[in-house]
Amino acid sequence: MKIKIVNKSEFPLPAYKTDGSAGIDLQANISSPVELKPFERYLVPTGLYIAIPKGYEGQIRGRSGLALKHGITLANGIGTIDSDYRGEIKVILINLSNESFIINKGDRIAQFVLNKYESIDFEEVDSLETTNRGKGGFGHTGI
Ligand SMILES: O=c1ccn([C@H]2C[C@H](O)[C@@H](COP(=O)(O)OP(=O)(O)OP(=O)(O)O)O2)c(=O)[nH]1
Ligand SMILES: [Mg+2]
Repeated sequence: MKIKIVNKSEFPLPAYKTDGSAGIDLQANISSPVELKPFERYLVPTGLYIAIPKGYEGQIRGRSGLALKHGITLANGIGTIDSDYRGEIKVILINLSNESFIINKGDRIAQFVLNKYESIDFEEVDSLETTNRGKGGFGHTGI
C-alpha cells in the first residue's frame, strides 16, 4: 500500500508492534508538545498520507492504555479513512479526564486498522420481511 510520510527522517515507516496486532500505532507528527486541557479536543497530525485500495477503509481507534490511564480517547469514536482520501491522516483526540495531558512529538496516540467493507446497493420497498425479533430492541430481551 502506498504511503507518504512527512518528516520521514524522524518518523519511521509505521509497523505492527507484534505478529498478531490488528492495528498499527499512529504517532503524533508535531514539532513541539501540545497541552490537552480537561475536555479539550485537538486534531493531531500523523504526517501520514495513505492510498487505501478501493473496497477497504482505514479505522482510527483509540489506545486502551491512554484511555484507561489518562482518559485520552477519540472525539469521533472511531475515525473512518475513506479509500479515496488523499489528505493527511489526523486523529481527533479528546481529554476526558480532569487533568491536562501533554502530547509529545512521536507519542503513539492512536492506532490504524485496515478493514474490508461491503458497498450497499439499496432496493427500496414498502415493507420488510418479518422476523422473530421484529421491532424489539434496546434491551427487550432483558439485561
Ligand atoms: O479521524 C479521522 C476521520 C476522518 N479523517 C479524514 C479521512 C476521511 O476520509 C475524511 C472524511 O472523514 P469523515 O467522512 O468521517 O468526515 P465528514 O465530516 O463526513 O467529512 P467529509 O464531508 O469530508 O466526508 O477525513 C481523518 O483523517 N481522521
Ligand atoms: Mg464523510
